[in-house]
Amino acid sequence: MSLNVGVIGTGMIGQDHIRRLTRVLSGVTVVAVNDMDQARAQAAAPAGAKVHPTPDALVADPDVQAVVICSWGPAHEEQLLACIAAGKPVFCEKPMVTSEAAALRIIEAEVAFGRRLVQVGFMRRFDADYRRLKAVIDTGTLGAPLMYYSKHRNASVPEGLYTSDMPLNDTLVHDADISRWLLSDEVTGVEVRVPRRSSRGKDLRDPVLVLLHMASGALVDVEISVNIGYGYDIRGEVSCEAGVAALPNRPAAVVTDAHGIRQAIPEDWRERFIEAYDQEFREWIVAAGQGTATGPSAWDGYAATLVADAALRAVDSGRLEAVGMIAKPALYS
Ligand SMILES: NC(=O)c1ccc[n+]([C@@H]2O[C@H](COP(=O)([O-])OP(=O)(O)OC[C@H]3O[C@@H](n4cnc5c(N)ncnc54)[C@H](O)[C@@H]3O)[C@@H](O)[C@H]2O)c1
Ligand SMILES: O[C@H]1[C@H](O)[C@@H](O)[C@H](O)[C@@H](O)[C@H]1O
Repeated sequence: MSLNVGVIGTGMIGQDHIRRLTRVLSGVTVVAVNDMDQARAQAAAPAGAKVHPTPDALVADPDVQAVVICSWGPAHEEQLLACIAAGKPVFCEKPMVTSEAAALRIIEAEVAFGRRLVQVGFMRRFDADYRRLKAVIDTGTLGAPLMYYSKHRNASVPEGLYTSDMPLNDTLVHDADISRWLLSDEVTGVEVRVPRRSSRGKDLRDPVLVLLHMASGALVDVEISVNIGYGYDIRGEVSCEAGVAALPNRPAAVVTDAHGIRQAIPEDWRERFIEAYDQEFREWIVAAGQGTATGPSAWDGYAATLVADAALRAVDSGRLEAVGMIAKPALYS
């Protein structure tokens, strides 16, 4: 039995996910697509897939059993609510939504439905290196985690589409989520410092330094650089009471020539996290086939949204901004 999926948003990551759903993974068929750019949707549609004029038409299509949302963040809420109303499992790219109020509406709808339907695209949780790092921390042999250093460097971001708030409400959400997951902790406060601006950053506030205060007292130090030029460079190191655990350097062929001895680094997220995205969808296909979701939930999407909101307040105020969460509904425990 193959899971019939509809994809909303056929831009960069929509096309990459359609490629993995049609050419890499089994047990799944892309039967429908939609994009507000109809020509782009037509071009991205796999042979035999329908091209729907609106996201609502795609969600309502009886042939679509589960939905993948790859549109822009501000469009996610309406599309997620339509999927929940239709009782269809939905994979939604990050950020789940772009405001606390919207996140609460998703949680309320899913809790009223009574079963998890929403999975958020925090693919780092499916990356083998991050999973090994978490396994080491969870054994407790290094003692309690005290500090986590998260370096999140993009070679570049799409000019015009990636706007000045996005280092804090689009990019930082990955670091917020992975910190909560790695340390099994919650963020209670956020500080932001803006160093000398990179001349490569154009009109963006780039780089930024973010300090996440965790409920346990641990501190997370995040560097966000979105125009670093040389590659997509993701690092993580957890400093514990009795030792340090870090992500390894990515294995790559060692090239020796007249310029020296070196290893290539990934160009962008597609290359660095290719196996993580594959695994994320492997696990989603199984869960969606059973009418539900797995991994990062709407609750995790809500938590990351709160961090983004607090970071945007903190960059203006220059102060520590508190993060306050509602009581966790039983659906997410
Ligand atoms: N997990 C990751 O590592 C990762 C990587 C890249 C992008 N993303 C996320 O995926 C989403 C898409 O990013 P992208 O880089 O592919 O952007 P993109 O601009 O390349 O593509 C987005 C597409 O969605 C379409 N779209 C936007 N609003 C729509 C709407 N209301 N209805 C139908 N179509 C709509 C646009 O026309 C465009 O084709 C964003 O939320 C982004 O943050 C996640
Ligand atoms: O949408 C992308 C994606 O989420 C990447 O994983 C992140 O590194 C980028 O900063 C962001 O713009």
